[in-house]
Amino acid sequence: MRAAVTALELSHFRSHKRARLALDGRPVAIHGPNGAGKTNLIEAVSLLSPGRGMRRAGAEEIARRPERLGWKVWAEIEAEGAPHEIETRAEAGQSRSVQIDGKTVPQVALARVLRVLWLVPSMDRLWIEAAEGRRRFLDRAVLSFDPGHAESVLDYEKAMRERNRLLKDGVRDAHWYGALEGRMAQAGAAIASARRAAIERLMAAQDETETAFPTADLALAYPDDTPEEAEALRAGFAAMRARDMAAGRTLIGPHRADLDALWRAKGVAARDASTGEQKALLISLILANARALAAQGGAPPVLLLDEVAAHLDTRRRAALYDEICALGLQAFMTGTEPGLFDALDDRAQRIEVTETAGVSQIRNET
Ligand SMILES: Nc1ncnc2c1ncn2[C@@H]1O[C@H](COP(=O)(O)OP(=O)(O)OP(=O)(O)O)[C@@H](O)[C@H]1O
Repeated sequence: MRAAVTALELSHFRSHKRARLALDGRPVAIHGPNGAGKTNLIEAVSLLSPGRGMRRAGAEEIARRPERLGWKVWAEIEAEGAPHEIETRAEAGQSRSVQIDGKTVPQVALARVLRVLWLVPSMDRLWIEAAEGRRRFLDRAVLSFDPGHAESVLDYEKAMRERNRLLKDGVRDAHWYGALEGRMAQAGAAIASARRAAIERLMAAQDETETAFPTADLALAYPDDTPEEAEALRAGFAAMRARDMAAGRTLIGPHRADLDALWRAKGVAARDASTGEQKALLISLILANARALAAQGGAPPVLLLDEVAAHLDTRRRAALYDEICALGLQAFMTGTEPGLFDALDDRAQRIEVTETAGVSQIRNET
């Protein structure tokens, strides 16, 4: 099975006024000077999945300055043998809309067509900073296994926001809480069980032969006491009302879960590993994710690796490229120097991005 973006078109997307790329499914090595528009290009690919993309940007931020007109990303993709067209756009002042094969659909529908995983420089401190980033990282892995996860997360968050408003307003009438807690319990139990299942699959997909990345060695820790039975979770929310009201927010549930990793051979938690090692841990998890999907015969994810190559030593870089090629992944990789991708030879498609007067220019080199 294969999953790849075969054509990509951007209009008024950040520094790209109009750009079109023809892609052949090989990894894509994107090089060019600082500020040329390389990250902007792969951010467009990240918007072929539900949510705000790899920069978590609002639609108005993406609109090309100075015009600030609407923007559009159009892509032709091949997923599990079938071609699809995805178009996502935002008119000026509006939120983004999505069409798949000409039909307007909710954003969450994207997860059923294409799986996209990314590593970006802002994730360098993922293991150290707040749990929210780690939950988001885990949820992307879950989404790749279980596209229904996006709906559960949206349902849960929406009901929780309403419950939190009641708590803040000091509403005591049990009647108002019942229905919201029921919805949170249904969605929350589904989230908890999908996350646990995904962690098991990631652990099972660790590669014993891999040496450059510590996958065989990685123990994922998932501190979360959310019950997987909706009824038990509903009872938990009801029992917590008084304490939650004092805090002004919901104190239990899957929105409080965390993810950590222990590098067993070294005996260190991810947050205590070196910067490069922390990056290697994230790469390991993404590769394990791709392997797990391949193991069940599913389409692998498209990877977006922003400025990853420059941070790896030569041995790890070569190992990453070998693994990407062995798994048949379409990985979009950026770096300032074309030499960073030399070890890929003709196994990758090369793209140069430059900038003239604030407008990005793209050159498809092969
Ligand atoms: N909405 C926008 N309209 C126009 N230009 C934008 C917009 N948002 C960002 N830019 C410009 O895009 C450029 C950054 O592009 P990008 O982040 O893709 O660079 P890059 O090639 O990845 O560079 P680096 O190697 O430094 O990471 C900046 O010059 C920035 O001002």
